[in-house]
Amino acid sequence: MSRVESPVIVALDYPEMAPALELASALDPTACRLKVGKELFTAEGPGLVERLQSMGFEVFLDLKFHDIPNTVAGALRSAADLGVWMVNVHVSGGRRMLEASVEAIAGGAKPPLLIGVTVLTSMDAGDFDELGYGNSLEEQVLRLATLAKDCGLQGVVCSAREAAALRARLGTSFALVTPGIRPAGAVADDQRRILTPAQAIAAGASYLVVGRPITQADDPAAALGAINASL
Ligand SMILES: O=c1ccn([C@@H]2O[C@H](COP(=O)(O)O)[C@@H](O)[C@H]2O)c(=O)[nH]1
Repeated sequence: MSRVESPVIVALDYPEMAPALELASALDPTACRLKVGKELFTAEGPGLVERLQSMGFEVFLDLKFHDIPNTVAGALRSAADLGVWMVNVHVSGGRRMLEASVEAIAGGAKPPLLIGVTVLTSMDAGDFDELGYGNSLEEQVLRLATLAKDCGLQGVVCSAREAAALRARLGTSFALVTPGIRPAGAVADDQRRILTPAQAIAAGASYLVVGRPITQADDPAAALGAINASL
């Protein structure tokens, strides 16, 4: 049973270890989880993840694996060996890749939650239409999330704007991990499908991924506290 009392996952999007550790030191591991993504992991590697875990944080390793089944399965075994709390793959890698992913980490002593990325929250309808799938962005999110669940993944990354529809279709035990979270009045940056923390939870989100509104705040711990208090 986790002792984390908040759905917030703070995205540590930094180019190196020092500012990431400085931020982590200012945060309480019962008040949030931490996300390590491509920028920080590429710079600092597994040692940084182990440092954060030794500080008491549950870590979401957000590397969004997308490759052939054998390659993704191997990457996930390596991630699971690190003891991370959550990992992810792109659902668009397809059924065989997803099933290989589930199989790769099943049976471990403490397997991470396996989550599938649907459509990035930085994309709007125009961006999506340009890709030529022939359906709407919302239909694609639902289609990918349904495939992810069917293949045995425990949840998806989606925008909170799709959360209500996914919750209704996929049930209460399927995790909805939602980036694109912006407190009222905050700048959207490169995000296109955004909701506030309270709106996201009301829509059915399980976890809120929040980066710049916390990491670039004058007082990151206070920014996190304000988000938690708003839920
Ligand atoms: O669809 C997605 C998938 C992942 N992300 C990641 O979440 C954070 C969001 O950071 P903000 O600073 O709050 O925008 C970032 O690490 C992304 O890589 C996403 O935004 N959308």
